[in-house]
Amino acid sequence: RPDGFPPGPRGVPLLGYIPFVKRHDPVYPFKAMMKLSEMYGPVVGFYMGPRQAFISVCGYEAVKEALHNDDIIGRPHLPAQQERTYGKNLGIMFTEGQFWQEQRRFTLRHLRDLGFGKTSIEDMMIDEVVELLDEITAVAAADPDRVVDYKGIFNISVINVLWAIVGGERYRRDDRNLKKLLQTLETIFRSGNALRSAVPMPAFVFRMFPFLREYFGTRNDLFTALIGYFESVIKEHEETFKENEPRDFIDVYLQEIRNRSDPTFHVEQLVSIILDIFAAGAESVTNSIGFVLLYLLHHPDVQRKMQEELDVVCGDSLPKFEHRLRLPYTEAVLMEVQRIGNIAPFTVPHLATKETRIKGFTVPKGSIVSINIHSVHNEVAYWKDPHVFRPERHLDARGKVIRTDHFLPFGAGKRLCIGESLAKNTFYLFVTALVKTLRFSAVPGQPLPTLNPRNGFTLGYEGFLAVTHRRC
Ligand code: HEM
Repeated sequence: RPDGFPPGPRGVPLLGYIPFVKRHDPVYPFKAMMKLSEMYGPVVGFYMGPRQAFISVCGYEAVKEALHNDDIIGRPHLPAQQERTYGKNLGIMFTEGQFWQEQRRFTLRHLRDLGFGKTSIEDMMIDEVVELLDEITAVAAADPDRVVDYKGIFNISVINVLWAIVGGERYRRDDRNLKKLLQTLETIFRSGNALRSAVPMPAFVFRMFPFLREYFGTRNDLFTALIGYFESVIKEHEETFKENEPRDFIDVYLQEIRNRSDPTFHVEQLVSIILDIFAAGAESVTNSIGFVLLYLLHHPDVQRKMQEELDVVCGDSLPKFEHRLRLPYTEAVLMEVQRIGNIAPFTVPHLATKETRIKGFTVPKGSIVSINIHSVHNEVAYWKDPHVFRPERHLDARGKVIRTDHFLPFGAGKRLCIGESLAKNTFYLFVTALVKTLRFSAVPGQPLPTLNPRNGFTLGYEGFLAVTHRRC
């Protein structure tokens, strides 16, 4: 341990402290890390194996400092991650340096031009919402007790919004190929573990002992199907490509490959960017919507208040972007679910590209830095009663929404989520339409469904049943 290294526990040779993390919380690594920070302070350091320093950062002050430190915006060079993308560091999420900066800037600029975070795609999003509402209504009508199973019901609609921009296509709700791919994605996300997957285990070890993939949460073998699918979509785009007439992000990127002699823009990188966007976008928004309905089942008073506000402000119309500023209570519910549901409890692991400091402690060059968003959303000093679901905490005395950097579901700083604006818009339009149009209640005689999240790289909601009535 170098001078000034953060305090922390000691582990065993080879694996360091990772096998013991479970002692602090058998299920959720983000809670285990918070327990360690109660013992050692906001910045905890230990080793994973003989050489790999691991720094866990908890609490608003330390998290904010880490997220805004430009010497900690690298990503660990994990052989298992490279295995996902042609054996190289490609895409956006797991790349760094100038390559990452240029690819991220290009992707963000063009996704925005194509509609990310723009109200111009509102009609397309509302079409998706209407189809979803129709499906839920039909399922409810087909059951004598109007019970609907909410497992896996939102993901095709959410992917359609994303895919309209990236791949220019809309999937049918019964598309079997897509359903299979989404199922694969779900398996990847749930089988993972944000901490163990950061252990720098050489790729050949996974090839020799495939069962270790499960333990270390790196089911990268499952990415093959997704990669194959994206390659075939890109091939179709190449065959129908028209110079200077881009239909979607794939065309924009293909055009850039043709225009440049620069070898950093190539088809494998395009596939990898799509993989990052698809993986990050599908699960996260779908689970956020699911958690809202779960919390509303547990808090019928909140559901009623939201419906009253939506009825007064939107009248007979489905909620639209123009209504948003006049829906502070609804906004507060969305924020409270994101705070307490916390679908991304950690950021993606960061890497220190130079020796640096957090809260005065030395962070050696090459350290993996694990930044705990859950700890910020649950800090008693700021939120007072973080375990209580209370949307009003996001409203001031005049009923206006409080904006605070203690609320950071998308991270902050240079690695801020690139899908933030699209995710917020999709989340808002879907949830408001669902709650305005339908009424959800618990199934009589059955216990309320669990609010405990399903573990994984992100947190997922447990599938649940709800009695569903159409309100309008
Ligand atoms: C509710 C939905 C979402 C949440 C809560 C969320 C949260 C996050 C968080 C916490 C990070 C890590 C930031 C860091 O490492 O410091 C991240 C990164 C990222 N997100 Fe999201 N995200 C959401 C939706 C999306 C969507 C819809 C997309 C699709 C474009 C997306 C694409 C990405 C990408 C590509 C990164 C990596 C950025 C980079 O490394 O430069 N996310 N997200």
